[in-house]
Amino acid sequence: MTAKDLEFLRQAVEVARRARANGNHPFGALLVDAEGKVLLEAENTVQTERDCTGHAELNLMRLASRSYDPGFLATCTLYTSTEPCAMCSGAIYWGNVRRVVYALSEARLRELTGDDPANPTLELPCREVFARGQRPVEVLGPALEDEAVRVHEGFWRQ
Ligand SMILES: Nc1nc2[nH]cnc2c(=O)[nH]1
Repeated sequence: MTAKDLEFLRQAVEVARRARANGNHPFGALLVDAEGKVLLEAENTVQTERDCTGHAELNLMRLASRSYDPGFLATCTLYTSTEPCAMCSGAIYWGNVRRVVYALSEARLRELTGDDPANPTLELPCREVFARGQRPVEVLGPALEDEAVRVHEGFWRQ
């Protein structure tokens, strides 16, 4: 993982902070091209849109596939404040993004959310989802977990 990767991860955590401030679950994601230009940002919108699919990464992939060709998306990296769930890993796979960098692991998220009905966290690492696909997706993470965990502090009902 490069210094640039860490910088973009911190930016994804800032987007998660914004999602929380906007009344949503604290998750954020970015799409960055091969030159290191941030192309898109997306917050989680589950609460305000009343949309169970409004995860940050799925919102990002919806925007990404409307804006760019699959061939171009294959050269981009998706940065996310938390490891993508199985649903979002599916969207990343179908959208043809080939590199994913995440901060907080899903396992650590599950410890934080406990049995909060607002987020019945799946226990299915994104690497396991991608491993079933026909094209490779490189995954880096967890990283900066102690920073990424802060955006969840006091949010989930334990
Ligand atoms: N990574 C991630 N995990 C979630 N779990 C619930 N919502 C989200 C989200 O938006 N992103």
